Amino acid sequence: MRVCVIGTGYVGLVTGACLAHIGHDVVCIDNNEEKVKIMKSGQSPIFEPGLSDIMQSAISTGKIEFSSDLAAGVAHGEILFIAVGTPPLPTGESDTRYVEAVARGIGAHLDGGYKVIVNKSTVPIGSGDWVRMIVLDGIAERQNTLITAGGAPTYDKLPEITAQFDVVSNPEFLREGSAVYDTFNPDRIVLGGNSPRAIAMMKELYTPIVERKFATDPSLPPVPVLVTDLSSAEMIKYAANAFLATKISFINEVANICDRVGADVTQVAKGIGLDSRIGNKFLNAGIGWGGSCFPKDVSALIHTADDYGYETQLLKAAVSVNERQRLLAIEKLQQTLKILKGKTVGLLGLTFKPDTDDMRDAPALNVIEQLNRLGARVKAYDPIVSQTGMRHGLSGVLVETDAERLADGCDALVLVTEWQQFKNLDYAKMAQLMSHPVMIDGRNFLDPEIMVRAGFQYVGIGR
Ligand SMILES: NC(=O)c1ccc[n+]([C@@H]2O[C@H](COP(=O)([O-])OP(=O)(O)OC[C@H]3O[C@@H](n4cnc5c(N)ncnc54)[C@H](O)[C@@H]3O)[C@@H](O)[C@H]2O)c1
Ligand SMILES: O=c1ccn([C@@H]2O[C@H](COP(=O)(O)OP(=O)(O)O[C@H]3O[C@H](CO)[C@@H](O)[C@H](O)[C@H]3O)[C@@H](O)[C@H]2O)c(=O)[nH]1
Repeated sequence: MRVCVIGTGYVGLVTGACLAHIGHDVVCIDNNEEKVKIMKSGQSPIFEPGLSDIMQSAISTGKIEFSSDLAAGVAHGEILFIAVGTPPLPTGESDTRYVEAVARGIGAHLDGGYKVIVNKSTVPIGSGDWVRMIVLDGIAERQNTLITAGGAPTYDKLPEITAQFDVVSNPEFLREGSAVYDTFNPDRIVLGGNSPRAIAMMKELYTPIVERKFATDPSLPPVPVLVTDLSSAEMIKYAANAFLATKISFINEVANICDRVGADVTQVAKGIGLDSRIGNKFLNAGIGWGGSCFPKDVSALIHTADDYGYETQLLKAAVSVNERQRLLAIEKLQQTLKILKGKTVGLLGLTFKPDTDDMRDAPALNVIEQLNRLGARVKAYDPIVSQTGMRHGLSGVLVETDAERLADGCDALVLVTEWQQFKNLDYAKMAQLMSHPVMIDGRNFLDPEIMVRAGFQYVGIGR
């Protein structure tokens, strides 16, 4: 099928490349010319495991193209994905201006055959109908331009723009760091809409994925496809993220109690996770959830409920537990080192989770800010950020090129991100290089016994 994906970030580029990989003809549109240039050269502008490989193979088979020409993209696609960002506004609401610009742009270029416009971006509940309205506005604006182009409006000669389209909500559940895997191995596909024609086209688009033709385990039963109305699909996305974030806040609260009573949260998580009603995933206690999705999506859902006069007590509590948790590393540093002024603290990891270069709303940012405020010097080593340099606009932190340079002269290390390579560092050597070999393991990632043997004073979260 002919697909156009508008917005080539973590979601759009992965979606476009994966759809091309399974045989569709994809045009990816982005208004960032620099990004388009990089993608045209076969490189991925983001770090996402496996993405460059499938991009390059799709480029070589001619299945994918990159452009900043929205008109050409709209003309090409039978299915048009909107995958631009919906970042948080200071109020907590979702900023939908990029979605609006794209919907208007689609309207301005829509002509001829039937198209399905897909909301892949995470958008506030009710956005499906709103996008439809903006697309119609775009069409009307175009008509107006055409009418007035020759001078005074000639309404009696209304040009015929035969635009037929439907809007579908197709929320995305991929995780950064495993986005390509998640796209080929989804737990479910959600399609919201009331047009049987549009839903049928979406089902056809996803058939190879539903039939697990590109899955790691093709013998699994087909991927469930849930068809709902627009608002329910939009709500599913928010509810899923809010549930997962609340689950992490729950285990973090349990960890804080474990710390006080002397229990080990890693064993507690194992013990409750074996109950199939609870499940063992998303029970890793640590220094809080971050990233480009959980914080903004939970805030947006709280805001939506507020708009309807409903106070979300549970979600607000999940956020407040998280805000406190994100400063727990500072509390533990103070308990261990007492005065932080004049001390040097090294951060192992900066990104909000491993296997990504994404720093949006990363807990490391809070830790850096607080340590600076308390007069400590902050250094960091991150396998990706240390390579990409200061592109992230980090301030108040010296980014080192390796873990041993990081350890050199530090009074404490804080493991912020559980990069796999941090399992096998030469911790004995690092301990020797430090002024005080203290390790605050913010992700309960390291083996306490090994760390003690390496010469560290080890402090975990709830263990
Ligand atoms: N990042 C994730 O893991 C994830 C997962 C599921 C859902 N989502 C949702 O998907 C959406 C996209 O998130 P993301 O992380 O991929 O965003 P992103 O910021 O990485 O990418 C957005 C892209 O859209 C482009 N863009 C902005 N305005 C444009 C326009 N008018 N025309 C063309 N391109 C334009 C930007 O240049 C950028 O490349 C958001 O709503 C997000 O909540 C994200
Ligand atoms: O047991 C856990 C699991 C995660 N986290 C933290 O939670 C945050 C989010 O992690 P994760 O969900 O793995 O990453 P994202 O890429 O943000 O993915 C989430 O957000 C996406 C955007 O909406 C959704 O598509 C995904 O389904 C959803 O998992 C990170 O800071 C993690 O460190 C924990 O603290 N403990």
